[in-house]
Amino acid sequence: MPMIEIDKLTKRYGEFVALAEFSLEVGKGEFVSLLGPSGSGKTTLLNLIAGMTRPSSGRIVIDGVDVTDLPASKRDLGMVFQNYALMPHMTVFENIAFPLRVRRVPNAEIKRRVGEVLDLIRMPHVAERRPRELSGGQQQRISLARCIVYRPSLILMDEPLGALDKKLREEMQIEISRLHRESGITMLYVTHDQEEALTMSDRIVLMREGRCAQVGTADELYFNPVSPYVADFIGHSNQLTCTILREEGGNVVVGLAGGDRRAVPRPAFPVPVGGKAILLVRPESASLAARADDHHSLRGTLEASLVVGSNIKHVVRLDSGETFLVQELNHRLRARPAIGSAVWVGWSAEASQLLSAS
Ligand SMILES: Nc1ncnc2c1ncn2[C@@H]1O[C@H](COP(=O)(O)OP(=O)(O)OP(=O)(O)O)[C@@H](O)[C@H]1O
Repeated sequence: MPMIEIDKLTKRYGEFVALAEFSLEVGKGEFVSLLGPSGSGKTTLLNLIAGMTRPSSGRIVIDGVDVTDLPASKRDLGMVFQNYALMPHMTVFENIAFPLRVRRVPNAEIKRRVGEVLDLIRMPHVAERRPRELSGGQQQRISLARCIVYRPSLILMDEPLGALDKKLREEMQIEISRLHRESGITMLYVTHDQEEALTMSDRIVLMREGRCAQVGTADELYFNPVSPYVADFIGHSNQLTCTILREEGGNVVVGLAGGDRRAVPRPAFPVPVGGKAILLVRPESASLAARADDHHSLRGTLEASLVVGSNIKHVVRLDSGETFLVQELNHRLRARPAIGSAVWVGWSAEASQLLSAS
């Protein structure tokens, strides 16, 4: 049985549809991220699951129980927000103990369980401190501990690391992943940071305007995006408009602006001859040459070569006017074409992919 079943959930604010017939299943113990740009409906979905807002239509089932009409307090789940929401006048111990006191857990057991979670977050020495005596990262660990302590079946997190600087964020990402693994609690995590979603999640739900653009593992979203939107959102991508010319074995041959022809693995969607599609090539799958050859046949002008340590990123303006990125390893001895010179880009058929233009 899944931990969360969301069935055709819709939320309207007047005429505006913040979430549109959204369906999703989350398995027990899974870590799922909701990723998407600002306004795509991530927080709306989280608040609906938490019971803080009511849906316009649709159904939410948590651990086999239809909670659509249950108030937030009757749903067995924990929430972690960006602003920690710790109680400033209480010690760390009392903050973590609070959900247990509300549930009338006996004192001796409270002491034991708070001690356990302080060990779990590796902060056994801060029990008597007040939240203001802790750093942002430490406070966020305490709010996580306060959730874990009453062992909810599900924890919802809304940009919990949004207020922390980059280094601390990365440490906390590892920390949250560890807590997820060790506690086995199902976690649903809202972020607009793709790196965060890609590194932490079992699966990612990429949202767009209140709908699901794609759901899958980090690899599925990166290597098999279903649309130009997904390809563009996850990592860098070159997207060239092309025309379907013919089928050839397992490939289709497409024509690019400027007359170049390329073979691409046949996609799952229909590709009528003469129709338009988008050819996707990731920058690290492409290479650059100073002369045309069998492999490098698409011509352009080198606009910039940006060295980032072990990597080099070439920005090429194709003769068609489109920009094309090539990312290669930065070899110590290899001569680089001069900026402003003519260059040719290429890639192997298997490294490219067709996306539906519509
Ligand atoms: N109470 C409300 N009344 C009217 N519109 C709302 C309300 N709450 C949210 N919205 C709208 O619904 C849309 C989705 O908002 P939501 O907060 O879910 O997006 P989000 O993906 O979480 O964005 P962010 O990353 O900025 O938090 C937005 O366009 C927002 O303006």
